Amino acid sequence: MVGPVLETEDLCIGIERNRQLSPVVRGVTFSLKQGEIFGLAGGSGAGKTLTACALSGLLARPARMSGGLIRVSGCEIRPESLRLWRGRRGRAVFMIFQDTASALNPVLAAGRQIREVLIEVRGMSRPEAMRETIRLLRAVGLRETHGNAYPFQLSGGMRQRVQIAIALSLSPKVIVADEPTTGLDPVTRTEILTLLRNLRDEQGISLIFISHDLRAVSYLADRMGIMHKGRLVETGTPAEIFDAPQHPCTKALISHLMALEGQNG
Ligand SMILES: Nc1ncnc2c1ncn2[C@@H]1O[C@H](COP(=O)(O)OP(=O)(O)OP(=O)(O)O)[C@@H](O)[C@H]1O
Repeated sequence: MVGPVLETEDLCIGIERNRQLSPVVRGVTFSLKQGEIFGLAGGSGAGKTLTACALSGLLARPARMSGGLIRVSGCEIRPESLRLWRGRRGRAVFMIFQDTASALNPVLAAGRQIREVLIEVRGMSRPEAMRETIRLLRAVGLRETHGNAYPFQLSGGMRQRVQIAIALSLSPKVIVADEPTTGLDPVTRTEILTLLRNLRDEQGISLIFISHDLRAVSYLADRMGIMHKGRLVETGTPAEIFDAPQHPCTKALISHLMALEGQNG
């Protein structure tokens, strides 16, 4: 049997304040299979983004991994071996952010940002990279001409598609998408979620999808986890979580969602 593409065991993250480490993520254990979408939901401050950053090797001071391990791409990352991980991170786990404005380079055309990754990281020749850039733009639902546009000339949804194309250009083992649809209008949000699902169905990408939007997570994920106060308090399929929530926090999130959806008709 093929093992998980990524797993964490007892992952702990702390925030350093006045030389003291306060725990903020505690004992998070989960695994992701090849071609699976795992959703991570939970309220504000639950520790979702810090977990995502740890998986992508992007934790920065004052936050640091303080315990447990992450296994990905044949690497076992522990707090004492983080340095090793930094050199390999983008190729193994790529993180997509909500804020495309800071994730994309504002002074480079979208296509060029994809092409440079292909040339510099994948070692492609220029003509090869140009062909692959066009293929990737189309794969994320953009046209070749969108490649000539600068980020500010594109809508939020289009910029998110460019970020996804850059992620695909690296062929990472896992893509971690942290609130990729927050701030987008409902139609664009659904389009981006559908794009991610199609990419999984067609290309077998493995995805960790993070959102406080329980409905979006349940729409996209094969399995999901609920984070609360730094702990992963419950995991299951969306149907299991919705039909028989166990943890009081999960129950509260679901009733809040139902109340909201009731109000909106
Ligand atoms: N750079 C930082 N400095 C100090 N505290 C931080 C820092 N980053 C995160 N924290 C704290 O760690 C906890 C977890 O934060 P995290 O951003 O992971 O939560 P989250 O679940 O992603 O929340 P949200 O949905 O609001 O983004 C919070 O209490 C937050 O205040």
